[in-house]
Amino acid sequence: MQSELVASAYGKGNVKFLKVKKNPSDPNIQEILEANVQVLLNGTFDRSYTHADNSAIVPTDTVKNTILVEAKNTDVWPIERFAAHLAKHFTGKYEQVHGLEITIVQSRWSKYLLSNGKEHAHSFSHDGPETRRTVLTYNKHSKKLSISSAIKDLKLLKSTGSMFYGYNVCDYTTLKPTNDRILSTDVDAVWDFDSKYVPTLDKVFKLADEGLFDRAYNTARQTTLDLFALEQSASVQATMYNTSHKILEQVDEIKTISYKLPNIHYILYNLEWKGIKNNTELFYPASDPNGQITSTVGRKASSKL
Ligand SMILES: O=c1[nH]c(=O)c2[nH]c(=O)[nH]c2[nH]1
Repeated sequence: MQSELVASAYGKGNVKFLKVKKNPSDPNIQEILEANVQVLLNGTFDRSYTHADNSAIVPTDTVKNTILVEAKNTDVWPIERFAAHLAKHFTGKYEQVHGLEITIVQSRWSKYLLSNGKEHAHSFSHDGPETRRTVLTYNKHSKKLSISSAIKDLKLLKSTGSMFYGYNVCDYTTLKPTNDRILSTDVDAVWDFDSKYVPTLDKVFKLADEGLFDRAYNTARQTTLDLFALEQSASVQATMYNTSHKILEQVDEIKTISYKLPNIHYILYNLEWKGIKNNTELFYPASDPNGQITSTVGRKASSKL
């Protein structure tokens, strides 16, 4: 039997840092960015797999050192800029590195208000498991660049304003239609930037300076929160589609937006055994199973007529 290497990539994951940015006019006023970075390299590394020839390998330890030194030496805000900086560094420094995939996961730390109502200059509270993410892939020969950003693990619940009825009913159906239920999910939203607007790594730096990546993130997050709260939801499907549409309307540079939304069920307790009518007031969280609803929404090609 003969075999061949079909695909490969290697690098370092879980490279973690916290960067502090000090306000030049008052170093007491600070911002922080906590990140978890993964860099996977590809290129002429086949012989390290097939012939135990390590000569081309940039050790993953070097990859880790590079991420940390560059995090110290360059601007890491927003994470999309730092991803582009690392892509430029690795593909520029090493001939054998043809391309790479960089993933950066940013924790959410927010400055909190003191009892005097003022935000403290350098004290933060952690916002829970929610993260902001980006994935950048680049190949220096084809010049192909892709960049997407995301929100993950934003936990939401609304206690009314959600319905589900009119669905297919058959001999396997036990679900009762409802015009008042709990709607809860962990938002996983990924938006892909259109390569028409982000064709090169240098353009990523320019767009970062112009605030595109923060604007896209803030718009995606705020629109997700707004529609979740404000829409009388007909279903998870309809709400996620409407949210995607609104985000595409506001940010031209986004090509597609994909949601993965678990429908985390809260089930009404039946208290009739006690003669108590439970008027959508007492529920139990069902740990499993849960609905799993996904979609990708893009822009319709405009009519040529
Ligand atoms: O919003 C919903 N979409 C579904 O597809 C579905 N299926 C289900 O049982 N409950 C729900 N809710």
